[in-house]
Amino acid sequence: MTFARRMLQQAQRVSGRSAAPVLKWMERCAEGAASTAHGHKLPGLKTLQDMPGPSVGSFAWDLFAKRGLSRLHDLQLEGVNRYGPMWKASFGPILTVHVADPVLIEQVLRQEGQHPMRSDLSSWKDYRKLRGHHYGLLTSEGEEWQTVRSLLGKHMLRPKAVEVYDETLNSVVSDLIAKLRFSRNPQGLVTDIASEFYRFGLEGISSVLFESRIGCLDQVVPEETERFIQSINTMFVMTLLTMAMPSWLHRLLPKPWSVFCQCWDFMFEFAKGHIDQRLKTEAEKLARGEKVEGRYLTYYLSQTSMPIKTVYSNVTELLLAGVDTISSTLSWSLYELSRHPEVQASLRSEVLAVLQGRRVAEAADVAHMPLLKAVVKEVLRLYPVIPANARVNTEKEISVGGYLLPKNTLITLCHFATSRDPAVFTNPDEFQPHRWLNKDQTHHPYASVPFGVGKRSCIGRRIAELELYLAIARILIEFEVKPDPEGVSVKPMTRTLLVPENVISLQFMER
Ligand code: HEM
Repeated sequence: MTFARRMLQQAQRVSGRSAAPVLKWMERCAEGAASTAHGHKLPGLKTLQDMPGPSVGSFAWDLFAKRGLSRLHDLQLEGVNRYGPMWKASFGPILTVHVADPVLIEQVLRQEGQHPMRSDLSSWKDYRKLRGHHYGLLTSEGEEWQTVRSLLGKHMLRPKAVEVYDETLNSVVSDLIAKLRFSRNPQGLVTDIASEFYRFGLEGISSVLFESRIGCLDQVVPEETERFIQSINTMFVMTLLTMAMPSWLHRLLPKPWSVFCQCWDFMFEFAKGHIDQRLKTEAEKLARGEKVEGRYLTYYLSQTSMPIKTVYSNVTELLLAGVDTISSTLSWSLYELSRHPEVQASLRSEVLAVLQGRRVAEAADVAHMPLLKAVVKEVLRLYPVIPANARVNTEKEISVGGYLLPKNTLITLCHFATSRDPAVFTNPDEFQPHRWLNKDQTHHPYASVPFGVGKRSCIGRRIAELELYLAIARILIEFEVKPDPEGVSVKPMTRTLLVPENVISLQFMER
């Protein structure tokens, strides 16, 4: 029996009766909050009461009893089929409006204010408040967010600033290649590539953050690194559960919240340990009269007047953001390339033609590799690692798709659904990277937005893309990637992020 199921049953046992009245009450609260917030109806615009959607009870049933938490991406598709492009649903205590049409997603994002907010009721924020940590870029809001965003943007968003990381990242890619060779069985099979790529993701983002290596791709991985990876995994599983549980359930069933906090505790400790170590080395250099000139993100952060606690929280969040995102996207890329040998062959030819005898691509080479970029775009269309984004209209009520959304509505942007919409993409479930190169096939610009759009979009996008391009190009130079002869087709599942449901194993045959 799943933990969530036990949770609901226990709630029923404790209350001594069916949970139905509780669910009805939650439904009324959610609706009530929405209607009193706007209070009036503008001519021609519909209100939240008019919006279709499942009842609290049936959505909770889908979530907990029908494995809905791991199928949230599929629930987007089911939602569009049942209710059309806009519907409301209550996720635990939170009422959210789902928007699943590129035109409507654009309407929401074009109305965002000066300091866009993703989500107001995040358990991530609650944890930081509880422990007295500061917020990082993922969790901060308003002016506080703007200050760090502007600072990091200079080093993470400008193409020239990101190019400087290619040497560092290439050294991590070299270690990945060696690790793949080491992990192969005699038939060339590497079992569970995502776990190898997790370590690659963590080593990659660490190298950019600390300009030093932390041994994730060594043959024996340091224990604390393994624990960090485990903490991220468990934290993501617990994120949805803790958010879906109303706070009174946290008291009845403390385990999800306490496990969630333990994971964060370890992640903060891990980041702090590495930052302190790095800053100590710099201080020692300075004391010896040596010049200190860092080209890494922790250095830039520590050179400002921001409190050290803000540096800790930002580095923790950047470390976290760089692991699953890379691991999952790289796993799906190679999975799809192994199943489409003709695309793999074309891509390899493109890389070889640009490199002209070299084996290691540099950032500048990527500009001449349109198919490589199209492959990553297509992978992120099919498997957007963050399957739904969110916005809260904190400044004013807004009109979207003929509805008036009261101020402070949580709006879920269902871009998994839009990127699989047959009305937008022909053969939407098929891996066809050439669709991005065909000038006759144009798509609505908000139909596939895996990195988000606008002021609050992914700040790690350029680093992530560079890391993926360098890794894929080199893997194809070194190996022919083939499917596991005994493998099955793998579907995605939601674990806050979209990840492969089953282990992906692939053959890496020497070229
Ligand atoms: C394939 C890789 C990645 C994907 C698909 C991805 C996707 C996203 C998305 C959808 C958002 C939310 C954007 C929005 O609200 O509009 C986001 C935010 C963010 N991402 Fe990424 N990401 C990736 C890799 C990375 C990496 C490698 C880093 C770190 C270097 C990173 C750091 C961040 C941060 C800090 C934010 C919060 C930005 C803010 O609130 O200002 N991401 N990402």
